[in-house]
Amino acid sequence: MDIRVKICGLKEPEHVAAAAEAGAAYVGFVFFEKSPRNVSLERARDLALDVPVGVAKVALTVNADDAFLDELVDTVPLDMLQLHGKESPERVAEVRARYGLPVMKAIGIAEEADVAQIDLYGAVADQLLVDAKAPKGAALPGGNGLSFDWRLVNRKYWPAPWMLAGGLTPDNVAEAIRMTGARQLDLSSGVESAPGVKDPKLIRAFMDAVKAA
Ligand SMILES: O=C(O)c1ccccc1NCC(=O)[C@H](O)[C@H](O)COP(=O)(O)O
Repeated sequence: MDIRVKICGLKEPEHVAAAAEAGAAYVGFVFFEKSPRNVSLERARDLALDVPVGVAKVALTVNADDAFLDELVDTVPLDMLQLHGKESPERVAEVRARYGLPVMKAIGIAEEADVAQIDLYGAVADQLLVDAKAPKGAALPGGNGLSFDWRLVNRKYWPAPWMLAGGLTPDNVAEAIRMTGARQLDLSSGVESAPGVKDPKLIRAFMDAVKAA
C-alpha cells in the first residue's frame, strides 16, 4: 500500500531536502507566531522555491483573515492551504473559493463526539487532517506530539481524503496504520530533536518505518 506522508513545520532548507529525499509527498510550513515552527512569509517563499516538483507545499494557518491569506498566496508558491483553527464550514468554503487552492481542514479528536465533525467538514474541504485535540490551555492548537485513541477512527469511511496526525513517531507508526487504515499521515514533533528542530535521521527513520509497515 502506498502511504503518503506530510512532514509539517519545516524551517530549514536541509530539512525540506531531507523530507523530499526520504519520500514525503507533502511538506508543511507553519504560520503561527507562538509556534517554535513559525516561519515568515519570506522564509517560506525561499523554502518553497526549493521544493522538488511533485512534493506538495502546504501552508498551515490558524484563524487567518483574508488580508493575511492574500499576502500569503501572493508571496509563497503553494499547493494547499491547511486551516488549523476554529474555522467554520462556511469559512472553509469561502477560503476554497477565494484562493482556488485545495483546502485541508484540521479536526481535533479527543472523544467519540468529535468524530461527527469529520462528516461536517468532509462536505466542504478537499482533505481532512484528523489530529489529536489540543489539551485545554495548550499554547498550540496542534503540533503537541500527542496521540488520540485511534480506535475512534478505526477504518471509517469519510467523503474527503484524510490524513492521520497526532503524536506519530517512527516507533508507533506501524501500529497507527494497522489500527486506523490511514493512507496518509502527518507529523511534526515525532521527527524533531527539540521543539521546532527537525532531525533528518528521524525523518528517514519515520519514512523507513512507513515503508516497512
Ligand atoms: O506544529 C505547530 O507548531 C502548529 C502550530 C499551530 C497549529 C498547528 C500546528 N501543527 C499542526 C500539524 O499539522 C501537526 O503536524 C499535527 O498537529 C501533528 O503534530 P505532532 O503531534 O507534533 O506530530
